[in-house]
Amino acid sequence: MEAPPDNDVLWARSLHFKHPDGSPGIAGISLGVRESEILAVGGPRGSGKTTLLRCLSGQVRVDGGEVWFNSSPVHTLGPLAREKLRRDRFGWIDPAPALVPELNVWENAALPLMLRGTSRRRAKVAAMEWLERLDVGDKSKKRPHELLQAERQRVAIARALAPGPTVLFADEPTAPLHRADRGHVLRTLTTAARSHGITVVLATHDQETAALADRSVSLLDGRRVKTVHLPDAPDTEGRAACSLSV
Ligand SMILES: Nc1ncnc2c1ncn2[C@@H]1O[C@H](COP(=O)(O)OP(=O)(O)OP(=O)(O)O)[C@@H](O)[C@H]1O
Repeated sequence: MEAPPDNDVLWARSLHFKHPDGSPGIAGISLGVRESEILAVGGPRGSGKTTLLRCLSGQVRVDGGEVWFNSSPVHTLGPLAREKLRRDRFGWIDPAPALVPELNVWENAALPLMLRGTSRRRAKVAAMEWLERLDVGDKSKKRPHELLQAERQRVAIARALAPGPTVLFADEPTAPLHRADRGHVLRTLTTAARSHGITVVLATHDQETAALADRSVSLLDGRRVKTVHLPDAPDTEGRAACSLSV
């Protein structure tokens, strides 16, 4: 096995994954993510962005290839070791906020910290700090059903940031937000990641969102592609783009 480069916190080589029903997932993707980098994973719907994030974060075991988190071979870890890695080092944001309905807002945001063994009092302080940054601090005692969907998503983002993950996987994190909210939440997320040295892998099909990242990779049909923008031609309208497999 080849060791990952020293400056990559996350490194994948020739990843292959098929869904349990046999549907193609990803085929032969290699990439490296540097420490504290924000990497956007772009591509149209169904191109494999979520599947790639699930493979990189150890949510599923790849069928072929290697995934390394620092010196840990994620691709060979058993389910319990992968679960511990996800709990202690990774954060995850889904496109739709999945909160625990029986817990209030601050308890939801503090939950990953408490699962790591942090005291309830300290977990609450950390959770409240992030809830306030995301403008939902005043909702801390409410239950999820009393919030708007956009507010619930802010709580889910606070929950992912509060434990200070080494790598944050964000799958279309602003999907449920209105355009006006999107910029603020994304800037809070990227500013927080930069100031805390959190590496972010951000799946998005939105060019404006990808523009906030340090670097982008694009997927098409489960493979990495290079998107080449063609200059406007006098007899065509707007810009054209084509993709090349890399
Ligand atoms: N659990 C599953 N079982 C079978 N096929 C799946 C499953 N999840 C995803 N797929 C298929 O795998 C391919 C990649 O899906 P994936 O969700 O990774 O793409 P995506 O780029 O994240 O799309 P979107 O932008 O819509 O979230 C698609 O063809 C999808 O239909």
